[in-house]
Amino acid sequence: MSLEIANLNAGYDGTPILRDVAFSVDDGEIVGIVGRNGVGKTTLLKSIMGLLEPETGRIQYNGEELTGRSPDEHAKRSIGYVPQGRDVFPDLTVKENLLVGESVGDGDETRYEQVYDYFPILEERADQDAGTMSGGQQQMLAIARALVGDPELLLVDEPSEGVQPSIVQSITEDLKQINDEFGTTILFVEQNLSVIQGLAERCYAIDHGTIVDEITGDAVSERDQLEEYLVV
Ligand SMILES: Nc1ncnc2c1ncn2[C@@H]1O[C@H](COP(=O)(O)OP(=O)(O)OP(=O)(O)O)[C@@H](O)[C@H]1O
Repeated sequence: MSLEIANLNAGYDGTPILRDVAFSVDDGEIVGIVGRNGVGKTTLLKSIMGLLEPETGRIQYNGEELTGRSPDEHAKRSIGYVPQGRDVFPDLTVKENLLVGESVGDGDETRYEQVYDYFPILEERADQDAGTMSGGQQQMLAIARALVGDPELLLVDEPSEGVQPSIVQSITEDLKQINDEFGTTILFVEQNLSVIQGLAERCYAIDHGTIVDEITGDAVSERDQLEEYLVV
């Protein structure tokens, strides 16, 4: 797996949001995109997933150009997406939500057992409507829905949002373990310091639609350095 982004400019109705974004992610890495509200983190993930067409730029995945391809085509290339606010189908059951995820992947039944191992609550609540579950459980479902498609790259948009702190910690650990066990490369966006420090091997800081810093190694565990890009 390799992801290389160069000269990416994207926005909405002619209003530029992302400006000349360039970075890369290597196989098996966990990389965080960190930054305050409204700096363009979601816009970046949507552009990578094909949900928003960039104005200019290259998004190369395993050497192949992704720009201009639909989200479905991304999914067929083993890119999983966990959207901001989870976006599970509230009127479908947990199991039905997972079936939607499976339909974009290669449909391997053993994936269910694996995701239920990670998130036993989803097996217990397989027949419950997703909309009746807590924010944290819905977040687990959104991650599980992406996982049944057997992604080699997982894009995760603010896993901590609307999730109570004790569950945030467990979701952070789950994502780390998924990377460890399956070798899934993870690119996530966050502004929650404990998620960033618990998960990221390195980070890119984004401000006003531009990557302004790369934080690597021990610096990821230094609160001050990260807070500079998170706290107003
Ligand atoms: N569909 C849209 N149409 C027009 N403008 C939008 C749209 N979505 C987002 N924006 C604007 O683009 C900018 C970047 O938003 P984006 O959601 O990418 O930021 P973010 O860093 O993910 O923030 P947050 O953490 O609040 O989700 C913001 O000014 C936002 O108002």
